[in-house]
Amino acid sequence: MELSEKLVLALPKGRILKEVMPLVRLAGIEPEPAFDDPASRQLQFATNVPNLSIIRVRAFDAATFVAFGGAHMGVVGNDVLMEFGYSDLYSPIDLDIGHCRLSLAMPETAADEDPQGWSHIRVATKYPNLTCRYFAERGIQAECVKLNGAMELAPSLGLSKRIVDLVSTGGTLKANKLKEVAVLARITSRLVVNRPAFKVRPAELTYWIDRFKEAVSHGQAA
Ligand SMILES: Nc1ncnc2c1ncn2[C@@H]1O[C@H](COP(=O)(O)OP(=O)(O)OP(=O)(O)O)[C@@H](O)[C@H]1O
Ligand SMILES: O=P(O)(O)OC[C@H]1O[C@H](OP(=O)(O)OP(=O)(O)O)[C@H](O)[C@@H]1O
Repeated sequence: MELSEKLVLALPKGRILKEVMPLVRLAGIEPEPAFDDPASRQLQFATNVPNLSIIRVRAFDAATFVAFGGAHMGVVGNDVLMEFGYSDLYSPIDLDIGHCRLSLAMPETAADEDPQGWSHIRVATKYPNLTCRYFAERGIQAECVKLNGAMELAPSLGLSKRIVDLVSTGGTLKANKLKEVAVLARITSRLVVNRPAFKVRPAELTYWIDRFKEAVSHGQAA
């Protein structure tokens, strides 16, 4: 694998970005002004650290960039880590941000069904691997239909009675008359590092892991 000279940090551009930037700044990394300019179409940003740049990508792609060596470090929810199961990702730090849970939900009217009676079910989700694995471990054969968003529509439109999706306030489920019936996993975001890069550049990457560790404990103490 080819690794560029400059270290690349992959950040997810969605809802996590707001939560992660205070940690990035506490770690001593300040992106160039274009990073905060909503009109900018730039995707890679220089920082105050001469050999470190930031890329801003979709949440699932942050994991993929780091796993395949396109970026050396990144910030990824453990929902994404569990879904992909990339062996080349080392995830040394829980950043204590992006708190939510990955849950199974059903229409309020069907939520008292006994799971013992389920043998073959269909589930709509952004996490088909994780979901199929969860049900297989419980002896249930699940047909997992991949959606990229708005899973909550699937039950009312007859696509599938069950969904597996992220829940934090529960507001989205409630607004769509769905009820959480099981929690598959507790989710937070983690700092991830490309394993081969860590072998080749241990001192630099350990330095940044330590800076993020300090930033998290500073954030928790504040
Ligand atoms: N409701 C939530 N509360 C807290 N954290 C969440 C919530 N939803 C998602 N997350 C975390 O944020 C990450 C990114 O969220 P999400 O997949 O919804 O991205 P997005 O902003 O919609 O971008 P995309 O365009 O990739 O779909 C998730 O992987 C998860 O770890
Ligand atoms: O329990 P709540 O606080 O209502 O949060 C849950 C919602 O948040 C996430 O979606 P997001 O807002 O990221 O939009 P998306 O469907 O485009 O991913 C998730 O997919 C749920 O729809």
